[in-house]
Amino acid sequence: MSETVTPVIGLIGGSGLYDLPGLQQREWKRIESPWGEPSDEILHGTLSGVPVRFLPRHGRGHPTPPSRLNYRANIDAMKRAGCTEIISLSAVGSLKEELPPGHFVIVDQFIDRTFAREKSFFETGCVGHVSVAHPVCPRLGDALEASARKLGLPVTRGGTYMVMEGPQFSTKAESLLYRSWGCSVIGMTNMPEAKLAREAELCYATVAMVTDFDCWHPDHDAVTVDQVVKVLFGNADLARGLVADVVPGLGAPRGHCPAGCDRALDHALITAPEKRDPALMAKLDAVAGRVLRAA
Ligand SMILES: CSC[C@H]1O[C@H](OP(=O)(O)O)[C@H](O)[C@@H]1O
Ligand SMILES: Nc1ncnc2[nH]cnc12
Repeated sequence: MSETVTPVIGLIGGSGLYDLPGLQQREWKRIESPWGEPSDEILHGTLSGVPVRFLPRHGRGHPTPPSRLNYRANIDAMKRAGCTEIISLSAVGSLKEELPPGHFVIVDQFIDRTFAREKSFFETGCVGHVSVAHPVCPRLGDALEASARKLGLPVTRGGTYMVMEGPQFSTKAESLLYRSWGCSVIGMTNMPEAKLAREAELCYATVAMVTDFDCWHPDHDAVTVDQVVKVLFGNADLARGLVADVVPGLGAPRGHCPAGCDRALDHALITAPEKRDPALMAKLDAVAGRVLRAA
């Protein structure tokens, strides 16, 4: 029998995006997660009647750097807050001449070069392997592209987001290497976030907002936070406009995700039921309860 999903739109705001003032019926709520502390409380509200949940990725006031974010707690808390999909709004550096500061890229791939983060909800006691061959939900990508084009934003559909550990920006040799790999943009946060969203069966997409040309560019010797922040605040206002346009269409009741994001765990778990760790099973209730309860 096909189920009807009533969407709750999750938004993760990156650098420069710490609030969504346009939200109605606003309430910041602390969501407890067995995976630890999320970056902040989650702002609950509605946009054109559609339920929205907003999490500032680095916390309000930006206290937490990319390597110290508790990505598992953030995704788990968003799922506990009811989210069915997540749109990440992220500041990035550009690795291509044709993607200048101010440009929006609806990326469709990632290269994960992070190494100091917890990357999976599955551990000893419940082993799971999901596919992230296509880490971005094409349905969300379509909706974001349509809104961006309607609003006249400079936008490119598709591209690879290189995820580095940071917090330092790249060396010039690294920047040139990532360009030689064909990457479009570079940032520090969207992995493992996208992988964890897939494990949690949440549709995920990213609006990567270019703030700088990274250090490969002949006119752009080094990246600085000042420079990034200057572009970022302009981008953030445009991103809020994009959100206001895209949310009403995404809020309509729908069937299952045609790409299967919300069924990612159907064939992912390999640990025999009698070998599963009850404590880990309990932690996985929000993320994987759908399949664990069925087992
Ligand atoms: C302030 S520039 C570097 C910082 O901005 C990006 O974060 P986010 O994706 O949360 O907007 C980048 O990945 C770095 O963490
Ligand atoms: N050049 C850059 N490298 C990594 N993360 C970024 N975020 C914004 N600009 C960036």
